Amino acid sequence: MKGAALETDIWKIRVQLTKPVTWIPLIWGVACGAAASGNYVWNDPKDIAQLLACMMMSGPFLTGYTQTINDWYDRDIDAINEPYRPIPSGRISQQDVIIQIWALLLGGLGISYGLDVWAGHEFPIMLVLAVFGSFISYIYSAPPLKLKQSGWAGNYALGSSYIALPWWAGQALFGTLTPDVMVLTVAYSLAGLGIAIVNDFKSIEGDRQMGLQSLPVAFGVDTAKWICVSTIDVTQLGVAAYLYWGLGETTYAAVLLALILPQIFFQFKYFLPDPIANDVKYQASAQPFLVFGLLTTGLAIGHMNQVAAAAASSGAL
Ligand SMILES: C/C(=C\COP(=O)(O)OP(=O)(O)O)CCC[C@H](C)CCC[C@H](C)CCCC(C)C
Repeated sequence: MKGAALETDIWKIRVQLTKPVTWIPLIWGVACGAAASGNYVWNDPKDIAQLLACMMMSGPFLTGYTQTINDWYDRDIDAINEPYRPIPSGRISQQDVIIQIWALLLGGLGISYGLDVWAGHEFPIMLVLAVFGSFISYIYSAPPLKLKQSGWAGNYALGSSYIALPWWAGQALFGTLTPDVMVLTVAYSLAGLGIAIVNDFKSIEGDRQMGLQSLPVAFGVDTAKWICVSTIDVTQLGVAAYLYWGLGETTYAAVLLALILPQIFFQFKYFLPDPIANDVKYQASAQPFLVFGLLTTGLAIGHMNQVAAAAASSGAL
């Protein structure tokens, strides 16, 4: 951080490169997927151990890999804008960064395959998801695609990787990942796109100078702020409608609706009047409601799966 004393311990620098705060959404997403499977038993030691291993794979390993590779490919820009970061400040050697990237990637892939074996999967779905996620991470940061340079593609990659991918991992580990849930979570990721746009308001000038087409740069602040809140709200309202009318999960739909209303309140209180000054205040106030909405949806799908399994087994008797 600017002005703060710079860390010199190599292990603390390594952890700093992985940005631990960014592991949290992935870890949460895995829990939502486990809930959605309908099979996760909260006090079963084996389930707990598998869940923790899956969270470890998604958070410290694969998100850690993502963040390290992102800082690696941004090292020249960071040398100008944020020279105090670990790589441009020279506090970690380039060779050590490369070793860290490979160690986290191979560690994450190794855990994913271990989970496939442990869960007795015939098809290595966890490994496939981990390879796919790592590929998205790579093209997000690395040239020639460098998705982060494009407002829509970069933010959607971010939103879907934080919402859909870890959910899929949690659900595939404990149950079956079905096409309807894949479509639902890919759609839910549009809310993640909206959340990612919120973060773009703080860096409009820098992005413009660097030629990054973030949505506030491309459309201007006023249009971008409405695109942002519309994607967040319409997506979640759509999911609530699907829970209510599509799945008949009326209680969960009502809870989700109750969690959307405070987000709209905070949009009008903080974000819409001044998205540049109030972006952090808005995220801090509204995001907890969004993430609990995600869990509510996972629980609703899990409940539906349990009811379907009970009906199937009573029909088989
Ligand atoms: C690197 C990321 C965000 C930082 O972007 P930015 O450069 O704008 O920010 P800084 O200036 O602060 O550095 C996150 C990118 C996420 C990526 C698109 C995909 C993540 C994939 C998952 C980690 C994979 C998980 C797979 C698993 C659950 C099976």
